[in-house]
Amino acid sequence: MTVTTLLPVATARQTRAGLRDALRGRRPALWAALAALVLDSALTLAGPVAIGRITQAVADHRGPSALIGPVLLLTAAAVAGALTAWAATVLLARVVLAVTGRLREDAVTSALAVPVDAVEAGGTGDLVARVSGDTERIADAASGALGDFAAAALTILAALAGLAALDWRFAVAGLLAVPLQAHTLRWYLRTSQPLYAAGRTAEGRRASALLGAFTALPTLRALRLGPGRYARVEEASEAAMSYEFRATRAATRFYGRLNIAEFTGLSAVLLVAWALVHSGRADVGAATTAALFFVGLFDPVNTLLGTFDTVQQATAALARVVGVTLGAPVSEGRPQASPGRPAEGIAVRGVRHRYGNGPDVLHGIDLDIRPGQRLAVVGATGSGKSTLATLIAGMRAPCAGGVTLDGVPTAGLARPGAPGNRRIVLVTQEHHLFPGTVADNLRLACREASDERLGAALAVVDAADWTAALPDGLDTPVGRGGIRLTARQVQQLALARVLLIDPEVVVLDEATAEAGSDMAQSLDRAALAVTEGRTAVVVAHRLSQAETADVVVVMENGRVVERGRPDELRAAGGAYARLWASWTYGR
Ligand SMILES: Nc1ncnc2c1ncn2[C@@H]1O[C@H](COP(=O)(O)OP(=O)(O)OP(=O)(O)O)[C@@H](O)[C@H]1O
Repeated sequence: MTVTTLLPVATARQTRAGLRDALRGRRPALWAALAALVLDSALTLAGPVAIGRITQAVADHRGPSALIGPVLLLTAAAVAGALTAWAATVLLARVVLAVTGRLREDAVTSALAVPVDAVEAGGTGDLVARVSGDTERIADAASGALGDFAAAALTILAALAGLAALDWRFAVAGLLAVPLQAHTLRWYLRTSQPLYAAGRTAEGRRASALLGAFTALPTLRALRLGPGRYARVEEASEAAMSYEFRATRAATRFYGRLNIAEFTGLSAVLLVAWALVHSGRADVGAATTAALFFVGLFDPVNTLLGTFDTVQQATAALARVVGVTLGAPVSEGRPQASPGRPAEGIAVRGVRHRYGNGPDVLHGIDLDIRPGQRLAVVGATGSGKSTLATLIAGMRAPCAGGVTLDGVPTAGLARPGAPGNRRIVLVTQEHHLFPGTVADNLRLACREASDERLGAALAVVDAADWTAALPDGLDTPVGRGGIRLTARQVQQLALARVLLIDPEVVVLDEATAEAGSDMAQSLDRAALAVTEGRTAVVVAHRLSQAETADVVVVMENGRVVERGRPDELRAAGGAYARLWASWTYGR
């Protein structure tokens, strides 16, 4: 079975740094929320104090007027508590929404910037699981557990201070529960932390297996490969479920042990209360207040320890989300330019490449493409043309050597947001039509382009007629849920997008049409028009595309074996001439 290498997971330090970054500019609101929580926790003490006083008044057989003070205290504490709780909730929600929003944005931006190789190695499902499921988990935990956790911790501190204020022996009795709780928590963290981390990874694998199966559905059906693939999905699902089951079992045992700790602490407080009242060191009212303080600890202690669960899951998720931003490093080393040569245009120097642990598929390529030059790459299937095209466009970083545009590594230029990001674009054989109208599909390249500019771009790529004939012209929905377009039409839209981006360099690796067909001629014309006035690298799947190039390079088994003008190469009788002869044979 092949082992899939997932994207990196951030270390604890990297995760903390990611969180600090997301909190930027939100600290004042966070402190204000904490202050409101402190006040709210202090006010929870008013209830037991008032009830203690009422109990004492009854024990002393005092009249109804003795109840006025405690009742007023209860009322004031209830009103003030409601106000502080409201303020804390609103302030925390503001911080949490802003921080989770920033984390999600960073994750999506980074996900789009993850180098192609890293996505291929990890599986798209893992990436999707991180930017959707994991960010969701963080947002849920932050909006619920974070406030509960802070409020519970402060309420516990307030209750312990209250117990100590009544009599230090009450506080000591209450603290007897702490070793049991600490032991329970330590056991739980040790057991559940690895379970959650492994569980999230198993979920990532399940998402990868599912997405892989859905993406390949037509092939699976055609080749009757469904049962095999189904077994893999089932295996991944069972692994994810088994982690969930083990985590639930650990949580149940955790709460059971906490109940034992509560029983121990309460018994000790009641025993101390009995002894103090019996010896005349405390009255019944103080004993009642102490017992209520301790009972009031049950919920916050359970919340505090229980939210560790959610906080842990969110921490595991946060480490995976921050991991996306770490990605695989993009090579930014200085180009190895040949001495004495200006690094103008594209320089490919000593480029070697392999996929994963496979053999080298490019064995040291050196090329210079001058500004405005049109270079065609030809060669048999598997000779390395597409690999070279993606390296030149910066979609992958080469394993050795470098590719630069005017001295800047193209792998750096390809990162979203990098300065000069739009200087170079790649049009591949994958035709993707985005859900939306024709105009939406074009404006992905240039949001503010006018209808006239869209029309002009479509005219250059030979697509003006059919787009004008659509029911709503450019506003016609196409693709899923709209009008189905042919492969040629989708390819024309892709080429029109290049015109709207208006890059200096265009790399074309598209092989949609059978040579000689109307479609091939139309696409060749469109591609030629798009490369007009730009530096162009064209992977020529049809030799007709190579004939219009300034320079042709012929590749064989990952090496450039010939280069020159197309007419010169035809006359030279070498590799290109042989390719040309077999291509034109019978044509
Ligand atoms: N993503 C990949 N993972 C592993 N190996 C790959 C990958 N892409 C290409 N290869 C291998 O690299 C070698 C060069 O492939 P490449 O696609 O660059 O050749 P090509 O000349 O463009 O072929 P074609 O004309 O069929 O597109 C081939 O042996 C191919 O099997």
